[in-house]
Amino acid sequence: MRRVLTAARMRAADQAAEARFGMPSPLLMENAGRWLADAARELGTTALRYVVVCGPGNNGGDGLVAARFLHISGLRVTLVLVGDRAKLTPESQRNLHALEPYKLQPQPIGSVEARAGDVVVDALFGTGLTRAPAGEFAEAIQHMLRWRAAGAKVVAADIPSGLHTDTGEPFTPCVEADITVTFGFYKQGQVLEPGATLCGDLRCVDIGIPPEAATPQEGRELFLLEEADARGTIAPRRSDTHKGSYGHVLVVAGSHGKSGAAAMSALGALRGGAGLVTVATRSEVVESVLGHAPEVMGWPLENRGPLGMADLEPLLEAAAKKDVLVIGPGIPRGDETVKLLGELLSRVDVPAVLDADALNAVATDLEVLRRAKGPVVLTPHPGEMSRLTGVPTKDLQKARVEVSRDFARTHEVTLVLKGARTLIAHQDGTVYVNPTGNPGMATGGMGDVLSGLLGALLAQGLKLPEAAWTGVYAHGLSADLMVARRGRMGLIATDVAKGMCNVWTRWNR
Ligand SMILES: NC(=O)C1=CN([C@@H]2O[C@H](COP(=O)(O)OP(=O)(O)OC[C@H]3O[C@@H](n4cnc5c(N)ncnc54)[C@H](O)[C@@H]3O)[C@@H](O)[C@H]2O)[C@@H](O)CC1
Ligand SMILES: [K+]
Repeated sequence: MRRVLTAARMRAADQAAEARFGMPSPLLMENAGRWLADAARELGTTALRYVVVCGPGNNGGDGLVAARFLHISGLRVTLVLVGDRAKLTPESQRNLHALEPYKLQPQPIGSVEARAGDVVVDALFGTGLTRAPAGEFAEAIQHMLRWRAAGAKVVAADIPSGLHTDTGEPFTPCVEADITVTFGFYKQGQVLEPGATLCGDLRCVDIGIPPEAATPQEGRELFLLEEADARGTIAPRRSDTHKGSYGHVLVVAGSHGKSGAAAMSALGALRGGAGLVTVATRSEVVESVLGHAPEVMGWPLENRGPLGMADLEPLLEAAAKKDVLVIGPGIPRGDETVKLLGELLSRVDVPAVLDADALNAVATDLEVLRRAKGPVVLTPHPGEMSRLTGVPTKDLQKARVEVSRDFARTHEVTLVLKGARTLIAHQDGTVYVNPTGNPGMATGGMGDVLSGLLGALLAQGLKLPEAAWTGVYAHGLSADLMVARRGRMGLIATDVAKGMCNVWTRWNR
């Protein structure tokens, strides 16, 4: 798990590195520039040209150091300096001066051309960018975009110039990088989309800032998940276990025309390793749900129409001796559904995963969440999240971290906000970013499988938020492994359920 910082916290960490750990800024810059040169070298071969584009701040200073290392190792370097030379930071001045013995003079960008095979080092702006680049800065970015379109490779110093360090939203224009070498810590804008895509291959390198230099911020931390985190929460199975050891999931899902949603959620639970899975659903669809997976047991709900208070007793009966409830995929929703959910959750003390129409029901009365006896996980996609919060989807997508964190804290739940770079926000304010998954998953049923999978992990005794981020990571990894063999376009949700076996094999579980 890697800590992810905002620009302000990164600045504070830089300062602490000097003040508390004796690592002055020029030394950090020297290390940064050296890593940058290494990454640039990796992209090119000795026959080619390296164009290093430096801006007015310390990001430009990193570029100047990289230019020196590239030149010293015998490579052809063209240096570009954008902005007023007199306004360079003292560290950058020093590094510009250090290039004089090599006669490495800055060239006007208009006289430079980078082609296929060349490598461009983008050191125009880093974490200090505060507004849209304009004038000569915008022009320099346009040049870099053109060079990349012509086949040159781009290595960004710290962050692609033009990308907002905190939001992950690009200003216009913004550099698109093949590799981004970031210094000390990951930054928020690099791990959220569209920033993550603009960064290309993102690498965080150690420039001598110790982890302790970033002071913890209780209730506001952001972490990037890594595979070892997810793998580590699931213990290998002991040989003296039986189906009772792995929990019983009750899936409340499905309706006429949507029996598949219940089946996919149940499949997610089965492939997620649950010992037993029961689906409670309207009588008329029980058999068709079971037809998809003979391993599943059915619990017919005899009433008709939308789920309402008349279903309370049958559901309480169904929930007895179950370890977790998964509620929502394809349920028939009506006016009373929210009341039913409120009653059910207030009387059952096991964890509950709420998805799909259970979320739309709860959105009409969020007090239901506070009444829940057991821990609750919500798994909205942005449209459902918009209904839960009243925040328009477009605005929500620009503040995913903040909106999910606020919701999880306020309603004391674990919130999984789906979409590229799914977020898992826990009620203590910690947010986790999931790096797995791919656009092949943009197809119906993926969420149903996820809800079942989360249920299975909770049934096996994982706690929150671990169960949530483990499930989200594994779900995306299953899709990534499938897509590596079969491509994106044809991926369907049941593939991801089946593909869970590839994840468990990979993790030796
Ligand atoms: N101790 C440190 O602070 C270290 C900083 N490092 C590098 O320094 C970077 C941060 O340096 P800075 O804070 O100097 O910031 P930047 O180098 O990102 O650039 C900001 C500079 O550009 C100006 N600026 C901001 N937006 C602009 C716009 N739209 N148009 C024109 N000018 C604009 C600012 O006024 C400032 O002078 C990091 O990203 C990293 O690359 C590394 O050298 C490691 C050590
Ligand atoms: K940059």
